[in-house]
Amino acid sequence: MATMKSLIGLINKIQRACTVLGDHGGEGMSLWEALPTVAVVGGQSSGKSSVLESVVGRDFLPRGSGIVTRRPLVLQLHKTEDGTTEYAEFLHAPRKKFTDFAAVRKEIEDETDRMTGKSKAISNIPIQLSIYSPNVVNLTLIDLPGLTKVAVEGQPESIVADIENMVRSYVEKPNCIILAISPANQDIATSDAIKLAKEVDPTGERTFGVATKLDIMDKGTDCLDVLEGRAYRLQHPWVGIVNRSQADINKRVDMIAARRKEREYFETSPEYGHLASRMGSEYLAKLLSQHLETVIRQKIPSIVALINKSIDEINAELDRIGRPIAVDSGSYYPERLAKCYILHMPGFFLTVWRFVCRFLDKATKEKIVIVTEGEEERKFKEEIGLDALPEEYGGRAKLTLIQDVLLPQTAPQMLTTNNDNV
Ligand SMILES: Nc1nc2c(ncn2[C@@H]2O[C@H](COP(=O)(O)OP(=O)(O)OP(=O)(O)O)[C@@H](O)[C@H]2O)c(=O)[nH]1
Repeated sequence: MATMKSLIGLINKIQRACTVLGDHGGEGMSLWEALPTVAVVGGQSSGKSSVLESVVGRDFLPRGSGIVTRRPLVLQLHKTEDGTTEYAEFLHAPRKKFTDFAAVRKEIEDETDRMTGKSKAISNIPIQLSIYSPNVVNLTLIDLPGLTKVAVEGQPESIVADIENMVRSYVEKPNCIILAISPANQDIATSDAIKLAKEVDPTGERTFGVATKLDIMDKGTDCLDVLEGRAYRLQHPWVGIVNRSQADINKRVDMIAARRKEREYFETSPEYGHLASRMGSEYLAKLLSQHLETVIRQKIPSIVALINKSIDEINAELDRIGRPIAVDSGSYYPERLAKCYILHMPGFFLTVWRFVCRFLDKATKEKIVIVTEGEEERKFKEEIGLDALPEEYGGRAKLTLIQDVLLPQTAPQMLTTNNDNV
């Protein structure tokens, strides 16, 4: 389990590095596209935000009428030890910890507007949000704008096609797991999510069907044909969900109460009681996390091959144009306390390090790392915290403290060099 946890953590790190480097898919073969992801797809008001919030167990997504999600939101969930405080962190504001989830919502709105202006336009540049909590499973989900049929006031006519194209650009990638949200109180045959999923994944091997709003289906009807896989057969089982209704949201029913209500709904339901253990948002979160781990494990060799290819290309380019001189150690006065470590890296970790690291030198198995005390040191340790990689990928990275050192005030917060160069 610890191994699996670190695999999802590893992919999260590479994904963050891609965003920083401006790789979010598009032309050509990119690393971003090689990473397995779960994209949440559905028509407007199908219950996408509700499902995501339920999986996280927190209210944090912008709500409102019209198209609210206007940039992809890459949501990385990290499970922490029981009893630790929940917090959120955005990649665009890395040093700020949000413990107030209303402020997270506000930041998503502001960051969306920063890219799109106050217009209701959309942008395909993702916002990256990490949530650290004891109440989540390790999982990465991408929330996409809701598929819509008509433009609203202030939006260009092209918005309908623009959204579909953006969503399609995610779900058509063979590495994308599609979480297709369909409201059960409408005919699932006409569900936008299922229509699109069938187009890009006709065999259904990448699609997880989710039926929301089971509680407000017309009297005398039920969703058993879908949930038992007779109506729309996918390779993975359908999951039924009961989210908070608008009235619940208005009454500020919290997530814990909503999850409990959902569990009770299935356990006591005459129609769905026999499926209770395979229904609900908590089950969905676990199912997705397990599936994502399995897919990541299968994809690791091809991801490593792609990283190596990119590094070779970048190194060839650097050899052509010349490498920057990183530090002129003679010109500074020593002022900050730093730690000097030897980092020993196994093969697989080495490859990832070379990609994520800010210094694209020729990495060897051992590096000297000097890192300033405090936040930078914490981040660095977190970055190399892949201490449970499977043996076949080289096992643990080891870090040995050599001594305390003083670093010049103006020097970078972290310096690395290959051990054999020292
Ligand atoms: N009763 C009930 N209401 C639900 C359920 N799921 C969602 N709703 C309600 O349906 C409305 C739309 O839900 P959202 O989660 O905002 O849907 P969305 O797909 O994110 O909507 P957009 O972002 O506008 O596209 C809200 O008022 C929810 O309270 C459900 O399972 N049962």
